[in-house]
Amino acid sequence: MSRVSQPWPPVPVEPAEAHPKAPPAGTELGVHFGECFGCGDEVESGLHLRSRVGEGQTVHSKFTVTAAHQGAPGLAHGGLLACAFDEALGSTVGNLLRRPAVTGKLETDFRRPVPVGSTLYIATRLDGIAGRKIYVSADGHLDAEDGPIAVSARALFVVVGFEHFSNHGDPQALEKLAAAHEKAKRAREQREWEINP
Ligand SMILES: CCCCCCCCCC(=O)SCCNC(=O)CCNC(=O)[C@H](O)C(C)(C)COP(=O)(O)OP(=O)(O)OC[C@H]1O[C@@H](n2cnc3c(N)ncnc32)[C@H](O)[C@@H]1OP(=O)(O)O
Repeated sequence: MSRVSQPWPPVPVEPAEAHPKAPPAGTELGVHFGECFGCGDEVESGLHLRSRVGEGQTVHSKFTVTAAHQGAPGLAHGGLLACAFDEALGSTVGNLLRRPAVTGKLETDFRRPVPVGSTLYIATRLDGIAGRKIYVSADGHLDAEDGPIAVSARALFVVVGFEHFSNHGDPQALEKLAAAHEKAKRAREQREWEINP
């Protein structure tokens, strides 16, 4: 069976320039929300995906498949792999563009099985912007940054206002998130002060 790819991005786009305050290449990106299934450290069976900013408009993420992520015996569930890409792509959009955006469409190509115990290295790039629409894609390499591609994904993220989260989300969880961000900001300012008072 041949894989027929539609043109990508599907509409004319402007280049996606990183926000002036985007973290520079080499930055390890933290957990954006402790209860996030994709990256949160409070979710025992979650993916615990970790990400680092790369050169250009790229982010490099990785996660290790555990028994909690199985579909067929000994193999990762495709839906969980899609979740890992949603997280990696969303983290790239959020951190590099610093605009609130949600996944509108997520397309995955599963090329090879991903066994329990293997680590998926996900390389994500920003492909372009058209108004509120942000196009982003990624390849997931098996067991090494240059390993064989097991899964690829392409997504459309749509920029939303912060009211998207306050209107539809859990206000208590949002308060917890805001408090965690404030604590992280104070710790960062303290570190900067210690380096350069
Ligand atoms: C640092 C942060 C790290 C964060 C990492 C977390 C990553 C996880 C990210 C997620 O999983 S987010 C959760 C999953 N997504 C959602 O729950 C979104 C649910 N959908 C919506 O809320 C709305 O449908 C949406 C905000 C996406 C769009 O609704 P709107 O009413 O605001 O906009 P509209 O429907 O007019 O769409 C805006 C444009 O996008 C286009 N569009 C939207 N959905 C589309 C779609 N599915 N396919 C193609 N195009 C689509 C739409 O055609 C239109 O194009 P034009 O501007 O050219 O007219």
